[in-house]
Order: sequence, then structure tokens, then C-alpha cells
Amino acid sequence: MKIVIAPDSYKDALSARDAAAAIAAGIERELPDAILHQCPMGDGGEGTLDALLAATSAERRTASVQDALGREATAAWGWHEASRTAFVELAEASGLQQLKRDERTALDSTTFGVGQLIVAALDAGAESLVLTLGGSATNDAGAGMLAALGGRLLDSRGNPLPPGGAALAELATLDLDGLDPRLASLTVQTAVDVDNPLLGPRGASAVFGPQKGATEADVERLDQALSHFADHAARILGEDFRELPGAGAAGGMGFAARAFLGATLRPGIELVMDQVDFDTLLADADWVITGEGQLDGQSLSGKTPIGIARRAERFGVPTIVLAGRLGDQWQASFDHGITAAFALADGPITLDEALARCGELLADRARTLARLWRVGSQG
Ligand SMILES: Nc1ncnc2c1ncn2[C@@H]1O[C@H](COP(=O)(O)OP(=O)(O)OP(=O)(O)O)[C@@H](O)[C@H]1O
Ligand SMILES: O=C(O)[C@H](O)CO
Repeated sequence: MKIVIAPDSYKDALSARDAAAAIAAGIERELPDAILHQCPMGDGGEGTLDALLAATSAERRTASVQDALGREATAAWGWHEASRTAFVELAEASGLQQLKRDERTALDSTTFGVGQLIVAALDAGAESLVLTLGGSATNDAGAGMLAALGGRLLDSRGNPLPPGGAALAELATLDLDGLDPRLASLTVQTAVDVDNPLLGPRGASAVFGPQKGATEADVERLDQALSHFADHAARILGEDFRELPGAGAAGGMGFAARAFLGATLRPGIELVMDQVDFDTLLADADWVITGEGQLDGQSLSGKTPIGIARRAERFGVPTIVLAGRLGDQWQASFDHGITAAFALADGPITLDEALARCGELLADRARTLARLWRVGSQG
């Protein structure tokens, strides 16, 4: 029997890599001869770099960057010498999980550090870049990244704008002449964790601003500031990308990647599956086991378990989900290729206990699945 074990991370509980190891340990107890492929996944957000590094032979490198608040930090990125490809995860430099809850600020946080990672990739000689977006602390539509790459964003007195999305309301001049010339020959593929547009009720500020500390008034202010930035960009570029699905990913970084780096935008899980050659793993698999913290109706908009199930269905491989919990409308996942889904808890336990025991519970559920398989294959 061959099982592909391809979970996402379980937010606040386990990394995708540790989750895959826990599932594998549970199965091995019952099916010691099974062939198990551990393939940690990511949808663009935090942990996606690890998933890409685990599956490719890319080397892990680090660079000194500014974090989302402009403080000095170290961020990892990946380098694949043979293909001269760099892997950059936005959340490594500008991630929400790196900030304490009371440090979150959607108004002033910056993606400058992402630009610094791209400079590190260019310095290494990158010809292609995989940029993964999600899990950001930022809402600056990529303005910080643009500045780190040599773009100039000036107010009406010719002064550089301070960091952050709110300051974009004061933008008077957007000057791209100083952009790093090496960008012209860099091919950029972007993995986005959501398909939201840049602006409006489904936009970056309205939907994801509040989790970064934005109040209702901040959301309004940010939406207007980003709209003003998009107007300038459209004037200079002769093309408007604000409506593009995924433009609103990572506080509008999807927009900047398309507009200023000429990137293609793809659902993160699709891009990651392709990078790790998932189809080859599926070709002779009997089962795929995947999972995330919560499976719910939202998961249908391109999150890991659904992306995997849709792909596995093409190969006639059943997909089983082990989720921390099954949220509203999780049953809709059955219409999207998921064969069965199980929650992890073994009783009425608190969230804190569920998070602390996530690895143990995952191994237990996986073990039960393996026992079912044994009975089924005997019949
Ligand atoms: N083992 C667990 N048991 C119960 N809940 C969990 C468990 N692991 C994670 N969660 C919770 O599930 C929620 C969603 O986690 P998930 O890993 O699906 O993150 P996500 O994909 O980034 O979700 P979202 O986009 O909804 O923030 C989080 O609030 C997390 O605390
Ligand atoms: O970073 C964010 O804003 C969310 O993960 C959506 O991309």
C-alpha cells in the first residue's frame, strides 16, 4: 500500500512537516510495510517555504532584513542552483505570526523585508523566483517591497513616504526608473493563498486588515490609500490590476507582484503541488491523507485539503482529511473530492489542550485509519 501524507500546517499547533511525521508514525504502528511519502504542503502562507525546501533539493539560505515593523531580523529563503531559482516566502520577512498580538499594525507595517529577500536572490544570480504570499502582517500593497527594489514613492514635497499602507494616501509621485535592472530578466511566479481582489468589500483591507489590528476606520482609510496607489500604478503602467483574483493576497502584495514584477498569480496549493511533482506521487497512490487546523466552507476557496482532493480525484485516489476541527459547512468538501474527514479531538477538550496534543491526536487518528484499511483490504 502506498499513502501520500500531505498536510498543511495546523495553525498555532504544528508545522506541516511535524504533522506529516505524526501521521506517518500512526500509520506505521499498524501497517509497517506501507510505503509512506511525507509531503508537507503550504498554500502560500507561513510554512510554504519549508514545504518547497522539503520537496526540492533547494538550499536554505538566510538574509538580514527588516521585519514588518522595520526591526532588524533574519529571514530564510531558498536557492536551487541548477535551475537558478529562488524561493521567497513573504511571511518569513513580513509575517503576522512573528509579531506579538499587541504589535500588530495594519496601518504602518511594511513589506520592505520581502524586497530585501528578492535583492538577495538577485545577488545570487536568480533567473526565476517563486514568491509565496499569505500570512502577512502587512497591508501596504507591496509598497515597501517596491522601495527596497529601488522604486521611489514620494509625497507632494518630494519626500519619501514613511512605511505602511496608510501613508500611500499621500503618494504624489511614483517613480519606477530606479528599479533594480536585474528584475527585467527575472521570471516571477506567485503563489497566493486567497483569490480576493485588492479593494472593496472583498479586498485586502476589509477582509484581512482586522486580523492585522485594523479597526473599521483603519480599513476604510487603508482601502482608500491602496486605491490611490493603484490609480498611480495604472497611470504609469497603462494597465490596471486591482481586480485581479489574488491581487488582495498578503495585504495587496499580489497586486504589486503582478504590476511591478510581471508575476503570474496562481493558487498557492496548485503551485506548490507542481513544484513538488505531486502528480507523480499520486500516480500509484492508494490514499492521500491531508489536513489543516480547521476544515470548513472557507476551505473551498482554494485551501490545501480541497486543492489536494481535486488533484487526487483526477487520479482516482481517495483523499482523507484529518482536521483539528470541522467548522461550518465542512460537509460541502464532499462535493470537491474529499472522501472522508475526521476531527482530531477524542473528547470534549479545550482549544488549548487540542493545540497542545495535536501531534498525539493526529497519530491516533492516522492509526485508526490504518486499521480500517487493514480490515478493508482483507475483505
Ligand atoms: N488541533 C487543533 N484542534 C483544534 N483547532 C485547531 C487545531 N489546530 C489548529 N486549530 C485552529 O484552527 C484554526 C484554523 O487553522 P488552520 O491551520 O486551518 O489555519 P489557516 O488555514 O491559516 O486558517 P484561517 O485562514 O482560517 O486563519 C486556527 O484558529 C487554529 O487555532
Ligand atoms: O496575508 C494575508 O493577508 C492573508 O493570508 C491573505 O493573503
